[in-house]
Amino acid sequence: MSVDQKREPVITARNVSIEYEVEPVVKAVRDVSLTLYRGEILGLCGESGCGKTTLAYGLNRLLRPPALMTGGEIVFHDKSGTDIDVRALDDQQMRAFRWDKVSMVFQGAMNSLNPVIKIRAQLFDVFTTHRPEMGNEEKEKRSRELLGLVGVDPDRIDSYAHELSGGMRQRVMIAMALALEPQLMIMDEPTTALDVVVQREIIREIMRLREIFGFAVVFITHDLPMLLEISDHVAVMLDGEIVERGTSEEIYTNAQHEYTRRLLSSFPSLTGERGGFVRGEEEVA
Ligand SMILES: Nc1ncnc2c1ncn2[C@@H]1O[C@H](COP(=O)(O)OP(=O)(O)OP(=O)(O)O)[C@@H](O)[C@H]1O
Repeated sequence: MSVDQKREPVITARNVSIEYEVEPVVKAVRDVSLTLYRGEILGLCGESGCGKTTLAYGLNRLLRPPALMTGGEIVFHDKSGTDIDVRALDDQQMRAFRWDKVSMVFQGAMNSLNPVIKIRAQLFDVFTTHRPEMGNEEKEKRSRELLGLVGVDPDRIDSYAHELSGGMRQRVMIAMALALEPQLMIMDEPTTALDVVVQREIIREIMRLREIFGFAVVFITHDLPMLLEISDHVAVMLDGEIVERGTSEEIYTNAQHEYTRRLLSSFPSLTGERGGFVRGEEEVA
């Protein structure tokens, strides 16, 4: 990824506020502004309930009532050069935008695969919806390629989802999220439900795929050491606000906000004697 590419923004959020219209109202995201650059990994961290998921869903306009975006602007800077006002898209435009430009993998994504339908049909479905001109032969080729890319034996295309392990199903979901070569992937605890070894393997695959395809990533996890390791920039949320943002290294070595320092100190592996700054290709690869 060249430096120039990194300086080109892919999405900008300005003064975004999101509330849950319940009694009393929950101000889950307050006046958040952020810019994500092409190919960049932005890690979002902060304690449970600080608004990470709400913000991530807001970026992809996946919020459902009682959630309501009460203010702000989200602009997607398409690689064609067109700026897209995400909040102004109608339902049909939104369906085309999702998966195509921005895709999302969340913790329970693997459970959204239909257990009694073959993987082939579920992958084909993405192409049928978004690339109606694509013939079956090409769909088969692309689907097999995608499975290979995420480390699933392409012959598994003939399996039913219920025949696959959780890790494999989550990989299939990542394959689906990659299918249309989106410019941004939002990953909300994509590996949390899996065991640690499988988590590591999948994260490594995501990093490798990012190198190949150059998509940007918003990555959410409670695993702060891992987040620091994989992210270019880290944004720290507290009570719906971004209170600090910096490169992973800045956050790790020179956190300015008291809350960030507390968050870091809650991970002994980051502060203990054996802790060290672990980010680096050799660690990820
Ligand atoms: N459907 C809902 N109705 C009312 N309040 C909600 C709803 N969903 C989330 N909230 C509240 O909004 C705030 C932000 O929640 P959100 O899930 O975005 O936080 P989070 O940082 O992603 O948490 P976690 O790390 O636990 O996933 C919390 O106070 C939460 O209780």
